[in-house]
Order: sequence, then C-alpha cells, then structure tokens
Amino acid sequence: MAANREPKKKNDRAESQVFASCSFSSLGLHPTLCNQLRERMGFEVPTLVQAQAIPVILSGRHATFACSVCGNCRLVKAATGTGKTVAYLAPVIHHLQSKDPRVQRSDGISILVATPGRLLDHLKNTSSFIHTNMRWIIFDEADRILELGFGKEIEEILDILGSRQDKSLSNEKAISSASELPRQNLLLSATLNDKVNHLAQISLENPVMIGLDDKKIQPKPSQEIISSLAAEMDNTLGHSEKILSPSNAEYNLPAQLVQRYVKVSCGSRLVALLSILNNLFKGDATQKVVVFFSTCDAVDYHYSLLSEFRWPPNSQSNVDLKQAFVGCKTFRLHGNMQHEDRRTTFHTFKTEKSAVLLSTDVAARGLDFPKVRCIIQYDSPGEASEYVHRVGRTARLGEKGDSLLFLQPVEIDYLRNLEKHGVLLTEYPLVKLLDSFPLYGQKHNAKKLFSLEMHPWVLHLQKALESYILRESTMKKLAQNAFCSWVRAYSAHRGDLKSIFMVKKLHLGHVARSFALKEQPSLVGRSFQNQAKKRKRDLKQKGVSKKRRIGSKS
Ligand SMILES: Nc1ncnc2c1ncn2[C@@H]1O[C@H](COP(=O)(O)OP(=O)(O)OP(=O)(O)O)[C@@H](O)[C@H]1O
Repeated sequence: MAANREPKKKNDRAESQVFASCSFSSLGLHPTLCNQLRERMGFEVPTLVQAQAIPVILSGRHATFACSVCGNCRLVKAATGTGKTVAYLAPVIHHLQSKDPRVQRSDGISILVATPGRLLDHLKNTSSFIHTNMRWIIFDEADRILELGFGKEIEEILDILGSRQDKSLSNEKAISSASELPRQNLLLSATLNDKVNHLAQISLENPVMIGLDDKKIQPKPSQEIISSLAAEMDNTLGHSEKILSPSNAEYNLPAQLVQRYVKVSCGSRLVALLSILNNLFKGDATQKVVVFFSTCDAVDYHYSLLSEFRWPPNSQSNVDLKQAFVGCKTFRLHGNMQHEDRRTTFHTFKTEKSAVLLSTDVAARGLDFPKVRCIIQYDSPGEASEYVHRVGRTARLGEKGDSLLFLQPVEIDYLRNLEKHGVLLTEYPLVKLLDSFPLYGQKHNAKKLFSLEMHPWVLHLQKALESYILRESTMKKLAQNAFCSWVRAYSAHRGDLKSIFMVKKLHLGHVARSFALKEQPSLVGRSFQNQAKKRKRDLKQKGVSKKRRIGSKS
C-alpha cells in the first residue's frame, strides 16, 4: 500500500463507484488518525470496502452489533485495489491510539508482520515472545497462504493462540487478558476458495462478510452505519454457511477493467508480444505495463531481449538511428534476484511514468504500483484466482485498466475455466495489429493468409530476432535456459488444467521459435528429456504416484 501525497479526490472518479460518500470520521475513527489519513496519505474519503469494514471491525463487542452477529470474527472479500489494507489497519491503529494509558515503546511490538512459518517458530521456541495481549490475527491474501501449503502451520498458530473455534477452551482463551476485549480474526482476499472456507470454519465464528453490496453506503453517523450495516448483513447473510456458499467463488473484478485474450500459435508468440508492446508505447508513450511470465529464466531472457534488441535490424543502418524495439524503459522482477535489487526495481518502477515490468508471479499479489495501464499474461496463470490477482495490478482504485491473456489455439478451453468463475474475455484483433506494421516502407495486407506464421510482418520480425539470437552467444544461452524452464513449468500444470495445458500437444520446435531459437537445440531437448526420465524414475523408486513438482517457479 502506498503513501500518496497527491490528494485523491472523490469527484475525479465519480463514476468509478470506488469511494464511499461518507468521511473517515463518520466511521468512528480517532480524529488524529483521520487527520493523518488525509494529510500524510492524501486520503480524503474512505473507499467503499473501508466504509463497510471499518465500523464493523471497530465495533468489537458493540452491543448494537452483537445482537445480529457474533462480534469477534470478520471476513473481508473485495476486488483487487479497493483499499483492503487500510480497511483493517485503520481500526487496529485506532485502537492503539485510543489506549489508555498510551502505548509505550517499552510495551514492545504493537504490530507484527510475519510469515506463518516464522511466526510459528517464535511461538514455539522464543520464550521472550509474549503474546498474551494479542488482539487481532489478520490473514491477508488468505487463499494464497493456504495454497502455499501453510494450512497446518495456521492451524497450529490458532491452537497456540487459543483462537481455534472447535477447541473447547478457545472462547475462554480468545479473550486477550490485558484488554478483556475479544480477539478478532480477519481473513482477507480478493479470491476465496474451499481452503479459505475451511480456515474460516476453524477460525471464525459466524463471520461477517464484508464487500457485498457496496453501493448501499451513505453518509451517516458512525453509530447509524454500524446498526444499518449489521441489519443489512444479517438480512442478507445470516450465517456463515451462507457466506461461504459456492456462489461466492465468483471473483470480484474491477468493473472498469477491459479483459481480452489474444489467440496466437506458439511459434508466433514472441513476435506478437513485441508487436503489441511496440504498439502500446507508440500509442501512448507515458504508460506502465506489466508482463507476467512463468519462470525466472523467461523473465531474464525477455528482459535482455527487450533491453538489447535494436530496430531496424538491417546491419547497414546507421547505428545511431537504431532504437530499442519497444520504446520504454524495461524492468524485471523475480524471486532469484537479490533482495536489494528487487527493492530497487519495485521503487523505481513505482515512480516511473513510462515503463514495462517483466515479472514472475512474485508481483501477482498485493503489490501496488500506481498507474499501471495494462497487464499482459504472456504465460498463462494456471488457477483462475491467480488470473484475478495478476490483472488486479491494473484498474486499481477506479483507474482505467486493460488486460491481455496470451493463449495458443490448443489452450483456448482455458477461457471456459475462467467463465466458470464469471470471468469473461473478448478477443484481441491481432491480425489487424500485425497488418498495421509497415514492411519495407509499404503497408501490407495479409487477408488471404492461411496461418499467422505466414504473415509477412511475423516472418520479417521473427527472422530478425532469430538472426540476432544466433549472433549473440549470451542471448542464445539465455534463450536456451528460458526454453528449458518454460517447458518444465508448462508440464507442471495440475488438476483440470493438465488437460488444457498439455505438454504432449506442444511442438517443441515451435516452442523454440517462441524464444527466437532457429531450431530446437538437440542438447536442450535431450537434457529436458533426460530430466523428465530421471524424474519418472525417481518417482517410481519412491513409489510415489505422479504428482506435481514445480520446484521454485517464481
Ligand atoms: N481512502 C483512500 N483514498 C485514496 N487512496 C486510497 C484509499 N485507500 C487506499 N488507497 C490507495 O489505494 C491503493 C490500493 O490499496 P490496497 O493496496 O490496500 O488495495 P487492496 O484491496 O489490498 O489490493 P490487493 O487485493 O491487490 O492487495 C493504494 O495505492 C492505497 O494507497
């Protein structure tokens, strides 16, 4: 979440329906905190999810509220970029600011941000880690924590903290001893699934679902807001089973987000990507774009290619006249980079006005880059929830945003998968775009094409790219590494997705073309096949059934 000193005015985005028509103070927040939100962060009014969540979280054991729902458990589901962070942090800070006597430095840690593994370790092994006054347990990106396999750790944490609902002692222990106030557990995500459902069941008693009908928030005094929200939620929801019914698996996407897919055969993917990026920055030189890849190697290769590849490629051209093919600064972000490099990239890309960021899923969730205009998913995301989080890096807080998903013709069924979650995409007119590139000073028209690969512009750019990679040995090595890890990642799709992203259906020669490799290098092919054979052998020896093994992708 970013500190933003430019005041964001509600009127600028009247149509976006992101902001509520009430003030922070009317939600019951401490006046000092309201001033800080306005003066230091530039937040004039709350967003809709904040207007819904803040009074509910603030209410704690409030009598008016307690009559309709049990006062100590909350569940927040709202679209990406709607201000969920402040929705839970503001009430926490409000309580810290209102404490009498005031919180002292010597009281220790007031807010602890932790990963499940480290937290559990401290809870078990650090004797000086005192948690008796713990008031809130907040699971941000709850579904991801569980997806990553931290379910057991979370259950243990809840057990140790006495916050698990199915334990006989939990209600007694869940009262924090110093404040005598009930502990609140908050789960947050833009996407909920069965695993979150389970976590909600074991950690939340009659949770309140925040982020339902956002439009009903009107300016009212805080007490009235609390009462009316309580009544509204009670009428709409009633019990937790209803809250977590399967219909809620449908994802909240920003209404103003324009979602498209581009159907392109494997061998023409790279040309399509570069042409689309070139066109985006030609159309508007001041914009930011994020491109998602499946592996660190793929990010490294495309980063070098975008940074180094010059245009026009003709060797007779004056070197000074050659330019980068895509007219903007290029950045990369992935998990194999040094922490400091990642920080620098993050902060620089944040403030850039015109740039493209190439990234793995390390940037798919939670990261808040202002003014990203377009998200390109060059490698498909897998689970639909990951699609939602990736596209959520644009169209934040009511801003405009576009997203583009690359799919090969054999992968087109992935659209059905998204449709099941209420995510609908329209097709991007790729041929029209390719037709617009002048060739040898002439515009061409490829209406009578049999396939995209035969499009004159595709042939022209592909040839230039392949010659470039052939000349540059470092680039060739990067391309080969990227090819290998791309195929590995492709073969690691799981569940239903295995029948859509079938490695058997891939023509490895065409995959090589998508890395501008003239041929599928035999060494690369052999090493991949050897690795696949070895994996199979290992699994057989261990008696393990065929199971997903990605290793670290991002
Ligand atoms: N009331 C407000 N007024 C103006 N800007 C705000 C307000 N609340 C939050 N923001 C800004 O909105 C942006 C998105 O907020 P945040 O990152 O909390 O969204 P989120 O819902 O958690 O998104 P994600 O699901 O992607 O993590 C941030 O830049 C934040 O500073």
